[in-house]
Amino acid sequence: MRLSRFAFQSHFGYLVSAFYPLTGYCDRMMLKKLGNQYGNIRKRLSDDFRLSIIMMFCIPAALAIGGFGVYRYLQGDWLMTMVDTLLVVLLFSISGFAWITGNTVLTGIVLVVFTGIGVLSVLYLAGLVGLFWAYVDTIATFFLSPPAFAIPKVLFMVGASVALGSASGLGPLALISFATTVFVVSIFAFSFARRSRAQARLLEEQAIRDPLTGAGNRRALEEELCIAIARVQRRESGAGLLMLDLDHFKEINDRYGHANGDEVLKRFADLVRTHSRHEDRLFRFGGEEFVLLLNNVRDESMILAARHIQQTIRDRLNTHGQPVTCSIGAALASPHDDWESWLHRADNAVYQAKTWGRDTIIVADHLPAGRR
Ligand SMILES: Nc1nc2c(ncn2[C@@H]2O[C@H](COP(=O)(O)OP(=O)(O)OP(=O)(O)O)[C@@H](O)[C@H]2O)c(=O)[nH]1
Repeated sequence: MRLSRFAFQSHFGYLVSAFYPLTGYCDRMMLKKLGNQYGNIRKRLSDDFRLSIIMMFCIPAALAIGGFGVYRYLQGDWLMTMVDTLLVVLLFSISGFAWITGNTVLTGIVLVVFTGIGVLSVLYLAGLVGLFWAYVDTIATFFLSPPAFAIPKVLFMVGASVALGSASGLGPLALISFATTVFVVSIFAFSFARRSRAQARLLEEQAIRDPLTGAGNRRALEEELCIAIARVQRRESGAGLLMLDLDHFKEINDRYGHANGDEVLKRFADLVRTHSRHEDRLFRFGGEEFVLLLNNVRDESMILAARHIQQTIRDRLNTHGQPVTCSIGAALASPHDDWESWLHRADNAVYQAKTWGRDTIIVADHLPAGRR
């Protein structure tokens, strides 16, 4: 049967319109997936200062050197084409290694060793154009490696570049100018890198700490709970939670003032930290509620830890001579838990401790609320 053009067009139209909602759905799904991936990449780069510097260095440098490689290839300069290609492959491999392993300190050092070798190779093979890359190498060295490594490396590079430059016929004045300008760039890069690193560390710290008590904040709590529950589910180790809630804290605020209340919170956090094990982690859940995450514990050791903390607070925390106490809800993680149900069980237990008259420890059932 011969299909007329009109009939074909309308059949095709039906076909497209029949599949259109599906293609629209796929597009939306794909866009959502791509959006999530982009969000994850951005988050990782903004969380990890050194990784972002490695990526910001490697990818533009690989593209720039790749451009030179194409130019050398068109010129028929095989040796320099090979050097450029090797550098591009190295830069992509190193950035991939940093991304996958997260070991940015080692990657940074390896990277600046290779950029140094690259600069000296270009200087040796292509002559004085290599000197321009020495500035890029100097800045990268201070940003990507620790000062104890960066300072001797830059000194070595200046010495080697001056020797190669003089062998290529550069006069003493030009060599002294080169060494001086690298020195000025080094001081700038060193102080700027140090400042940026300190600020990045401070921001990372602020993002996960409660400023008043120094305990981890809720974001840090969620992350640590996810890690702990994953270990419990793999049956690698047990983990327990103590939800600690100061008793009648509002009265302390009302009677002695908010600043005094703040002091009590700080002192409480210090006491819990100093009377728990090194591997335990304290978080401020909100207001006068804290969470102590106990790694590698069983039922008995979790209860012992809870008793020890409760006794310590009872004996050593007071305000204006008046003792301060806390109620504790304890929950041992079960392989059936997720972090939310585990936290929820500890929260329910502390609520029961309050209704039982406070200054009490209640241990939650082992099963998550939905499975009882
Ligand atoms: N000083 C100070 N007070 C805070 C802070 N965050 C929350 N609070 C106060 O903590 C008090 C908590 O009060 P409630 O939830 O009634 O708890 P409570 O008085 O301890 O009573 P129970 O928990 O039932 O024993 C409120 O008055 C909050 O204003 C803080 O950072 N500093």
